[in-house]
Amino acid sequence: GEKHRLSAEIERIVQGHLKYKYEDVSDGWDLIHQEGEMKVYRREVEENGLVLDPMKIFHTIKGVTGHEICHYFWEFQYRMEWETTLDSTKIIEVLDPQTVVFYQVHKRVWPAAQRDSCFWSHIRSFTSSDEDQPTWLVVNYTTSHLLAPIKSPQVRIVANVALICETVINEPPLNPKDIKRENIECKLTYVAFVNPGGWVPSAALRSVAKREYPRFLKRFSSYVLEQTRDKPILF
Ligand SMILES: CCCc1ccc(-c2ccc(S(=O)(=O)CCO)cc2)cc1[C@H]1C[C@H]1c1ccccn1
Repeated sequence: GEKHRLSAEIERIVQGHLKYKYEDVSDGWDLIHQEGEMKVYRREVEENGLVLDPMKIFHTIKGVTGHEICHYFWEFQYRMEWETTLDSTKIIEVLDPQTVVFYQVHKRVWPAAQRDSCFWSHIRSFTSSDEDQPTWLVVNYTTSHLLAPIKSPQVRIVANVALICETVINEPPLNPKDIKRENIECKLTYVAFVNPGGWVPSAALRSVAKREYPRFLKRFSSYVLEQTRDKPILF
C-alpha cells in the first residue's frame, strides 16, 4: 500500500514480533496462569524500580479464524464493547486502510495516577510458503501525536503489543466451501511490553497485570465467538 511517515517503523516493529514469536518461553519466562487453552507467561523485569514485566499469552479459540480475531481486535468501533479497562478510546488519524493512530484513557488503577496511551495500530496478513491459511496480526505501538498532547495528571504509558493469529482447519472437508466452525480454531500469541510511564507500586502492578491480562483475553475471545457465531466464516 501507499507509504507514510510511519511505514519504516511499522515494518521494523512487525518483523521484530515475528522474529520473537517463535522464541520458546522455557528460559526466563514464568507460567503465572493457566486456564483451559490459555497459558499466561511473564518475565520479571524492573528498571529503576519500575515494573516492565513482558507478558506472553498463548491461547487457542475454537470456532473462529485468526482473521476474525484480528478484525475485532483492530477495528475501532467494537473496542468499547470488549475493553473493560478503558474510560475512552478514539481514532486521531488514519494513515492507510491498515493503519490508524488511537488515543485511549485507561481506567485508573488505584493507587496509581490515571494512564493514557497513544499508539499506531496496524493490521496485516501474510501467508508463509508451508501453511495454507494466512497468519493475521495486529500491532499496537506507542507513538507521539500532536492531537494527543501529554497533559498532567495523566501519565502516558509506553506500550508495544502484538496479537499474532494462525488458523487451523481440523479434518478439512474435501470441498473448502463445506468448512464449518467446528472444524476451525485460532491459535494466538499475544505479547505485551507495557511501561507504565511513571511510578506504580511493583506488587500492585504485578497483581493487576496478573488479573487483567487473562481477564481481557477471555472476555475478548468470548466477544468474538458471540459476534461470529451465526456469521459466514471470515478466512
Ligand atoms: C499502570 C499501567 C496499567 C496498564 C495500562 C495499559 C495496559 C494495556 C495497553 C494496551 C493493551 S492492548 O492489548 O493493546 C488493547 C488496546 O487497549 C492492553 C493493556 C496494561 C496495563 C497493565 C495493568 C495491566 C492491564 C492489563 C490488561 C488490561 C488492563 N491493565
